[in-house]
Amino acid sequence: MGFTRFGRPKGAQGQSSPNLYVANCGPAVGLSYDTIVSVFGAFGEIKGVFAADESGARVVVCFAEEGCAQNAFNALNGRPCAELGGRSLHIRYSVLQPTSQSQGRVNDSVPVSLLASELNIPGLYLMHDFVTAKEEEEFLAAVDERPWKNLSKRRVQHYGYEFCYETRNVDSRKNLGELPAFVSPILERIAMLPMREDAEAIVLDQLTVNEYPPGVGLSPHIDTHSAFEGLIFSLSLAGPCIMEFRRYLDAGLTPRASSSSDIEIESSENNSNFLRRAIYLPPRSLLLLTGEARYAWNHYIPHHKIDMVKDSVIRRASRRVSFTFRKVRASPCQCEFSQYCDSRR
Ligand SMILES: O=C(O)CCC(=O)C(=O)O
Ligand SMILES: [Fe+2]
Repeated sequence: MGFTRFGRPKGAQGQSSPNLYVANCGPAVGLSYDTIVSVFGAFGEIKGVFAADESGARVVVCFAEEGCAQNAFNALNGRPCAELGGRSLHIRYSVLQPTSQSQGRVNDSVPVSLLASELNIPGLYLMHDFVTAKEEEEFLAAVDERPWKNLSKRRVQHYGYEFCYETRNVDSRKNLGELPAFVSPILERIAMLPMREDAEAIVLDQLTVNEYPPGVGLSPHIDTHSAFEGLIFSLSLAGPCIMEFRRYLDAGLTPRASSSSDIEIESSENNSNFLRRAIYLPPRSLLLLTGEARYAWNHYIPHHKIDMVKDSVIRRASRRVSFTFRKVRASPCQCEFSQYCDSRR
């Protein structure tokens, strides 16, 4: 997880601030983030609770207002707290670190963009407010009336074709029927988008509905080339998330020379290099992956309950439901990214 950009205060007491550095507090000493939010939340609106470091026993609690932080400080500092099993907290006011981390970047995380155009990933598009709040409510009610299938951390529904998570593919001979009528307004709006691919590809016939509880993410993957055609649409509903993208750089592949500041090459545990980008997906937005974004970049959702987007703290307080629309492929994939293409193996 990423750490807060609010540092440990240097002075004896530190000056007052809406952010409290709290020691003897965190998952390593048996206090969940939800418990911390509920104890500190009694003093006022909390903008976020962050790990202060890797110990799991020090957090930073950010209040919306300084007065609330002062009240929490006076009530909780150095006294055994019944709601925390008699534990005494050591609290100080915390300060914003004057480092590059204040650019919306938190140690292990990348800056999060609000616009697809900022990511410099060819074939990635994000359309805000693709559906209205009323439609969103109707779509959620429609899926909640239907049976969910439980996976280990999230629930899913499949329409058109079942998606098999073991093979990461579909059985194209087993059609489950038309997509449900309640998604027709979405399909009609998608059909009106100006697309460069041929019109055939836009007849979407597979829908996966994912329901992620707060903080649950999705592992990095490229949707199997042989399973689906080149356009993948994902509509976000109910709650927001961050979606990250990685493009692994194999020996012969160097990043396109755009502005050098834009190219950030990171190293994974096994020393392979990759480019990494992140985008904020608000509820009611529609993400489109096509071309390089669809065929060559892994996409995933980090398992975070709290994200920094620009200078704001975003809590994933509610579930996120996504509708992913795809077209099942009838013939082998012929993309230009053969190193990622299972149709070529
Ligand atoms: O939840 C999403 O928006 C993405 C889901 C996804 O990537 C998938 O089902 O392959
Ligand atoms: Fe996917």
